[in-house]
Amino acid sequence: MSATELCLTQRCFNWAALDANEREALLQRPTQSVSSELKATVDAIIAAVRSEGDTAVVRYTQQFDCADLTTLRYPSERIAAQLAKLDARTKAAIDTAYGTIRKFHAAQQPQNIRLETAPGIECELRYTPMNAVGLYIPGGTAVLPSTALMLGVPAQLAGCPRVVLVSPPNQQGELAPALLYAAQKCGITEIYRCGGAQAIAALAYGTESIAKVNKIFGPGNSFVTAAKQAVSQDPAGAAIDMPAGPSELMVIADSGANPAYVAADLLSQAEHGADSQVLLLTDSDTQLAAVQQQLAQQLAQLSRASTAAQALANSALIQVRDLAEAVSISQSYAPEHLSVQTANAEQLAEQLTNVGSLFIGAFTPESGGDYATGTNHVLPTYGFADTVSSLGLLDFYRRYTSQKATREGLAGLADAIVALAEAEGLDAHARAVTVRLQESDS
Ligand SMILES: NC(=O)c1ccc[n+]([C@@H]2O[C@H](COP(=O)([O-])OP(=O)(O)OC[C@H]3O[C@@H](n4cnc5c(N)ncnc54)[C@H](O)[C@@H]3O)[C@@H](O)[C@H]2O)c1
Ligand SMILES: N[C@H](CO)Cc1c[nH]c[nH+]1
Ligand SMILES: [Zn+2]
Repeated sequence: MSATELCLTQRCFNWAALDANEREALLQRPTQSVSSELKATVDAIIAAVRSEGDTAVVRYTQQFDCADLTTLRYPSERIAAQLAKLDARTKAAIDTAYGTIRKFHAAQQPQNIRLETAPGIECELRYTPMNAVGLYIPGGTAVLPSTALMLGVPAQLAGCPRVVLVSPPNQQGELAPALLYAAQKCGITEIYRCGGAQAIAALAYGTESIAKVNKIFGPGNSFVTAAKQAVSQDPAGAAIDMPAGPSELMVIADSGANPAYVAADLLSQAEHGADSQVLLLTDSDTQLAAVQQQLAQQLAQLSRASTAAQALANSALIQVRDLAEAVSISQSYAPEHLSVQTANAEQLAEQLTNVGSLFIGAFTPESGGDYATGTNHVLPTYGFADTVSSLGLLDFYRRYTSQKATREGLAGLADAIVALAEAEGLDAHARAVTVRLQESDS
């Protein structure tokens, strides 16, 4: 065992003993190292969907999801048959989550602004719902009905005229009853059975059966995220919400934190996928050792232990000098989720701004926000949390401006407009003002 790496199996490190390169390597997201290979795969899928349409989507659904489909659109009678299978407990849970998510997002309703900026000059800022939105609900390794609520509720509150849901089917070509119930609560009826980069390409460019959308929302694995980024860079493609890729959790814990809670939180995000990343920052060596022990103990009991174990290989337990150092590491890493389990959690949280979502104190597990606290679980990953916002109601709107001037209003601003136009050498801009004032003088 080296001085810097205390334990290879669970990757325990002492930050002070690492040099700058080692620190950078330690905090690198797992998918970043295969990005060119991934991009080539995704580009090929997008090109095939663009040229072959439904045929390519059906073929990839066969290849990746092992489902043989004759139609991509999920027929309403099969939706009804699946809904009939849903148990009362799951239904009640979805009802509860729908309520809290709706409450938190309804409070984000934007207000149009109209005001006079100068006498006779009226300016407006207006919000209009996105016209056609595509909601991607992951379904590769786990079906996520909660994501249907996270995307469907704001789309419903914004009043988007067309809301399309896509998700990879199971091998029988079906979608899960809970996912369909969540969609029904959000008023979504246009549902297609496809996932991965092929679903993103179909939404962005359209196929025979899936009409093109304007904006694509939702998380997914690295194939989905890379496809979203590719179509968003193409003017013929579609806008996207954000790069919401493999789950990440950072926990900052001091010596007083409960190691069983900390380990449970880390495993909750590790179990999402082999490419998830979870990190502990602690100023206490005894806490680090206790979390390490809890991880081994709890991991063995998980149904997705092998997935979580693979994610732990991309993860690390890091001993820091003090909590100030933990704050600085977290600010530069910009985690999707940040859990603060320290004596002064609320105070520390004030300094922790580069995050997708914060979980403050011992009784706020990250999984609470995944399902039912009301915040949105679609969050920026890969370190984008320092510039990209967490998903919210505003993402389902476009905003635009308008202005109206009276003759007097224009006359009042004429000198400023004409002088600026002249300063920029744009005569026609100046003339568009003077012609009006001259004409109405005569
Ligand atoms: N950031 C967030 O807000 C957020 C929220 C929820 C979930 N997530 C993440 O979403 C992800 C969901 O991933 P998932 O895999 O379970 O479901 P998914 O639906 O994102 O991906 C499944 C699809 O991936 C494609 N795929 C799989 N292997 C492929 C290959 N070798 N080549 C090409 N395409 C391939 C297939 O088309 C398959 O249908 C997880 O990583 C989870 O952590 C993130
Ligand atoms: N933790 C995920 C976001 O990274 C969201 C989720 C859905 N279901 C469970 N968890
Ligand atoms: Zn989760």
